[in-house]
Amino acid sequence: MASASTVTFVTGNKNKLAEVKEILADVVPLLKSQDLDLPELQGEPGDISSEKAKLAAIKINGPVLVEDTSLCFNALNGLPGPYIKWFLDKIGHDGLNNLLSAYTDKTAYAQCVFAFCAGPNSEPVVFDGRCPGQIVKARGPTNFGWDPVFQPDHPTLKLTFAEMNKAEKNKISHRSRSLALLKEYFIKHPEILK
Ligand SMILES: O=c1nc[nH]c2c1ncn2[C@H]1C[C@H](O)[C@@H](COP(=O)(O)OP(=O)(O)OP(=O)(O)O)O1
Ligand SMILES: [Mg+2]
Repeated sequence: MASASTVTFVTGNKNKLAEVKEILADVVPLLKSQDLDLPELQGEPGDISSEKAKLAAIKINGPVLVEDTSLCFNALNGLPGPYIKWFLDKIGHDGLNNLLSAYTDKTAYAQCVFAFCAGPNSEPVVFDGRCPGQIVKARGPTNFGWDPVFQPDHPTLKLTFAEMNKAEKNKISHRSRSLALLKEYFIKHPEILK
């Protein structure tokens, strides 16, 4: 049986792990983690995350959380989407801006899909969190992915995720929105965290 201290978040990304620990602290204070870079299927974000969770549950042989993050440009009908990791790696922040140079629409959304899988024989449940914003020239620290080129919509702040402090980012981010849905699920299914 799963318990608060046996759910393992499987990710190869330290920055994700730090944010998830902070956002989930009130619900899963003892979140375990495992640094594994799992193979990722091509396709729609929900399916990628779900398949990743199945693989992780087999490797860990227990309850797991995984997530897959996309950055979706509206002018490009959602691309690069789940392929953002490779686009960022190959063309960098300037290249991401250049992809949109032929378009006036610079809007985009960040999408985070968490998947929870209770074990090797269970079907994963997915939680889709999104944060709208726009692609801008890089501003702020460069320690986490595409944070410098994404300026989320915000009632007062005109800052990129990289320029925000962690608490501000976590209040509105794709990741915190997905985790809010996961928390609701854990509250509806208290047996999972017993
Ligand atoms: O909040 C974020 N702010 C800025 N950049 C971000 C964020 N979240 C993920 N990222 C980057 C990491 C990777 O370049 C790509 C997602 O790819 P993705 O496969 O989900 O992440 P990953 O391979 O680094 O870790 P994992 O082992 O959990 O799959 O976007
Ligand atoms: Mg990955």
